[in-house]
Amino acid sequence: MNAAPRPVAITMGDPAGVGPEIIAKLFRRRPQWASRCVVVGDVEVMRRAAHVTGGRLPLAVIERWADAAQVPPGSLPVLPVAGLSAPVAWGRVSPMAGAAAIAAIECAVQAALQGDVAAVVTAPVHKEALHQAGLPYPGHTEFLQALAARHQGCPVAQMPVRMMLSNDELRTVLVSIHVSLRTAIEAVTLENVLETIRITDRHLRQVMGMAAPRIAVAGLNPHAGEGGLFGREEVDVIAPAVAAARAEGVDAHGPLPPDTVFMQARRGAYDVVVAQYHDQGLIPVKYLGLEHGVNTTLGLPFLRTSPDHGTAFDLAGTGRADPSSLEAAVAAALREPPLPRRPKPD
Ligand SMILES: NC(=O)C1=CN([C@@H]2O[C@H](COP(=O)(O)OP(=O)(O)OC[C@H]3O[C@@H](n4cnc5c(N)ncnc54)[C@H](O)[C@@H]3O)[C@@H](O)[C@H]2O)C=CC1
Ligand SMILES: NCC(=O)COP(=O)(O)O
Repeated sequence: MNAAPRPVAITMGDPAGVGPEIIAKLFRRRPQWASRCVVVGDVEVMRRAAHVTGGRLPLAVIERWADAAQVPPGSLPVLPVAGLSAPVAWGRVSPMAGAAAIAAIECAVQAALQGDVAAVVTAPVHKEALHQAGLPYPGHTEFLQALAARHQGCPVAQMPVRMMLSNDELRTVLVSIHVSLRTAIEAVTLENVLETIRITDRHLRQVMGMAAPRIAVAGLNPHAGEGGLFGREEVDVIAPAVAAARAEGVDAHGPLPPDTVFMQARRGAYDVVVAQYHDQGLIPVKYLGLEHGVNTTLGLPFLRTSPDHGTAFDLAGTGRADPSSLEAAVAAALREPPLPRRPKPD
């Protein structure tokens, strides 16, 4: 008899944000995913989320990952972790909420590293809450990198990771992530840009099955520096990184003007854009619709995806948050074909 496939772990996110309720809405929309995915988190948080999203959604509390396959369709499967000692207010930064979110992430990542789950999907966390709870990492990406490096017994520098944001029109991978713009500019080094191109190429080939991904590399400065008139990073750093990548057989192009490279990629000229800093890459993808984007961490020893949005404290507890980005993230983790677009809600 064939063993059931390993489930995908979905962390509940910050209990004060929209994470738990978009998870509840996801399982209403996708009742059959109840035996393929398991929510890791606080049972009462998930019960509250089921309640605010309306209608019947019974919780199926399981103790072992292997029990996931027996969860009936139409329920909300939860593997409990140490959670909240009291309910938290919706939409407020709280160290207790941050600590509960951290516990869920740690549990899911350990399961992935031990091979108990096939992938991890993370619901949004509030970065100030993580900080108030004492986490020394700004977001999931850096935290997951640290957990994975510790598991493999290597320094984090030997496990470089990058953030990719994608939808059905664009993909972008960032040279730096959660740092100030000043620090991000300093991070535009030959080593970092080249490593980003390499990680991107490897992911698109090995995970996404592309034979020869076409990688556009954005410049840092207006018009990619205009031949050095508006800054020298393109001449001194980015062009040599692209040349080094090409010498390794990577189909890298650039540096290209950042204001038009995304338009070119969207028209099909490139498979992915390497962006020099967080907002350069994330604005074009999010602008195409928050509900379609998926955040993927490249370079980890397991697959991790996430919706592209945050905790949306302004919507938390209303039941109005859209679960579509989470749905796309879970579909990617289940390695299902990309989802067709849904009509925009009124
Ligand atoms: N993967 C993660 O854990 C992420 C966490 N964050 C964190 O979330 C916190 C809040 O970040 P913000 O910049 O306010 O961005 P946000 O994405 O939480 O909210 C931005 C805007 O988008 C709307 N929005 C977000 N998700 C939505 C949904 N599912 N349906 C409908 N509307 C939605 C919000 O109502 C708000 O108007 C921050 O601490 C940030 O660092 C941000 C992005 C990703
Ligand atoms: N802007 C993306 C974001 O903040 C998500 O970060 P992470 O928690 O996935 O590292």
